[in-house]
Amino acid sequence: MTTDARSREATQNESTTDVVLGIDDVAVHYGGIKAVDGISFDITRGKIFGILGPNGSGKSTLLAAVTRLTPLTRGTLTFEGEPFAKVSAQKVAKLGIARTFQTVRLLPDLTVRENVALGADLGAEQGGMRELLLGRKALLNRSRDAVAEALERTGLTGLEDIRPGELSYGLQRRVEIARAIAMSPRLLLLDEPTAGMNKSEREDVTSLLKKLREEGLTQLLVEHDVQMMVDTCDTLIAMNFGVLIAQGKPQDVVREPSVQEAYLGKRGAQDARSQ
Ligand SMILES: Nc1ncnc2c1ncn2[C@@H]1O[C@H](COP(=O)(O)OP(=O)(O)OP(=O)(O)O)[C@@H](O)[C@H]1O
Repeated sequence: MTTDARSREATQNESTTDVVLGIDDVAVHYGGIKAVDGISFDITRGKIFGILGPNGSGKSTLLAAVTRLTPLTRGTLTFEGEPFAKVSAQKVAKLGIARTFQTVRLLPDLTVRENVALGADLGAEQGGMRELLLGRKALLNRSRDAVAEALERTGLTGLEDIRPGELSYGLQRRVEIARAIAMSPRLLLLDEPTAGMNKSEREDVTSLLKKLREEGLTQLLVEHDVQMMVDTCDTLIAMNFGVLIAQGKPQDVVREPSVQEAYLGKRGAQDARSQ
């Protein structure tokens, strides 16, 4: 059976369950570059779904397709059963999809509370930036409850009045997760949330994502850290050159020879074998 057929069989077995995000034969080509070329999978409610792959394998392009920043060359996207490939990037948040980025994108002159409030406001309606320019007070009044809840869920209570520059890198990334959560999403996309972190910060993020899963939040996680993916994800896919090369339980996927060859290299292969 081909990898694609296996992945379809795996996702069909989940078809009677609650699928939050459905991706079917999605391709994104940039001229002759097939950044993503025929990816299909479903993400079930309340699970953490991971995408692993070497640099340039198409992970970020796939996230950009889901957040509608990149047009599809072909394929379909469904959110809770509704097609959304034609929805604009500005309206994706309204659907219930939030994301964090590879690099910290906090506004340095705003406090933690105000940064998180931007997410709460975007979740309530579009135009958060405009509101911000019109006046911080109105912004804060509208989104106070969502902000307090997001800060509490991410363990940031007590740091509300601090500016991002005074926080450790790990806490700054946590604020970004809080900002996304303040949008009350039903799907959270996390693009390399542990990039640049030390071991204990990475473990903190793993614990946070698991806690959010316990609270029912469905997550799509893109990461390079193999151990973190094994520790965190319910299902893992591996990509290479824009195509899916393996899908299944994380510990099985990282042991697949094609994945070891494409991504893990000699050292990673030894690590995976020793698990
Ligand atoms: N806007 C673009 N125009 C042309 N080619 C692009 C564009 N964006 C990405 N690519 C190419 O598409 C391929 C996939 O890139 P992508 O950034 O999605 O990979 P990735 O797996 O996210 O990599 P990384 O782990 O380094 O972030 C690469 O060959 C990249 O050079």
